[in-house]
Amino acid sequence: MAEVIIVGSRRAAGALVAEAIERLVAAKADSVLGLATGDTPLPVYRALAERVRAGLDLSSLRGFALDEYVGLPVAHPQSYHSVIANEVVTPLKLDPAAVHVPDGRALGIETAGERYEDAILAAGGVDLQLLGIGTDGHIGFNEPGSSFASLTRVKTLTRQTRADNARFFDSIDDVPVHSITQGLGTILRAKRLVLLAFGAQKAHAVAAAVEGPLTASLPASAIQLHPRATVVVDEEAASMLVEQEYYRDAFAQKPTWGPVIV
Ligand SMILES: N[C@@H]1[C@@H](O)[C@H](O)[C@@H](COP(=O)(O)O)O[C@@H]1O
Repeated sequence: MAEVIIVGSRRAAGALVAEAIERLVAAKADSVLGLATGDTPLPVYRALAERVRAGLDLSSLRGFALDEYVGLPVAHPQSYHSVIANEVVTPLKLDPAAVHVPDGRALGIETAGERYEDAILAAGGVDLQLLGIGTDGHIGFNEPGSSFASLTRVKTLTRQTRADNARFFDSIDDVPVHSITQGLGTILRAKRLVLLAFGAQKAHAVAAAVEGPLTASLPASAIQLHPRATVVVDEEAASMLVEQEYYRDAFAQKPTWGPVIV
């Protein structure tokens, strides 16, 4: 079972996870961070950016994004290339050449997944993978039905995901139909997983991912297979978890000889 930490605010979640990343970098400066997009990881990136402004050096940190839209020009403001550049690479002062995003250009798309897998392996794998969760239980863009063994490949987005992401575009019709995403098998190879979720609209997906049966119908349930997975949620996102009391007790009584998270 994943470790579940219920926090009072997004800011507190950001600080907690930024602390874990700082510790990772202190142990290994060129650690590989798995990067998620969407609103959810922003408090982590903001907390890290504050630390960088205060002198933390992340210039050797390497990164791999989870996913990208297919067919969106790289320079489009909502391409994950742009989002990762603006939200992560620039504020954290990372080396742009060391931060990778799957290639969603139509030309060569049939080999893009394999190339991305090779690049992750060549980098020695992901040390800590940040994850958000879709309202339908997707992680990355692994929509319901995705194989637990899947690797980076093209996935068709569900109507629900396109509706959820329409807020970033002029209309739902402008949301691409396809994505290229790390698979559940790729994500499970990361050494640590940290899944964040905030707000009542995520409560069902979080409860199903953490306490529901392992099922490809709820892709995030795959995290139950990972030996070092931590779920950081606010009260609203935690509201449908049955074992909340246990998670609070476990965190309050966490042995002092271990790290705060992961
Ligand atoms: N592909 C991304 C996911 O990586 C993200 O975790 C999820 C939730 O998004 P948000 O954090 O904005 O709620 O949906 C997006 O479509």
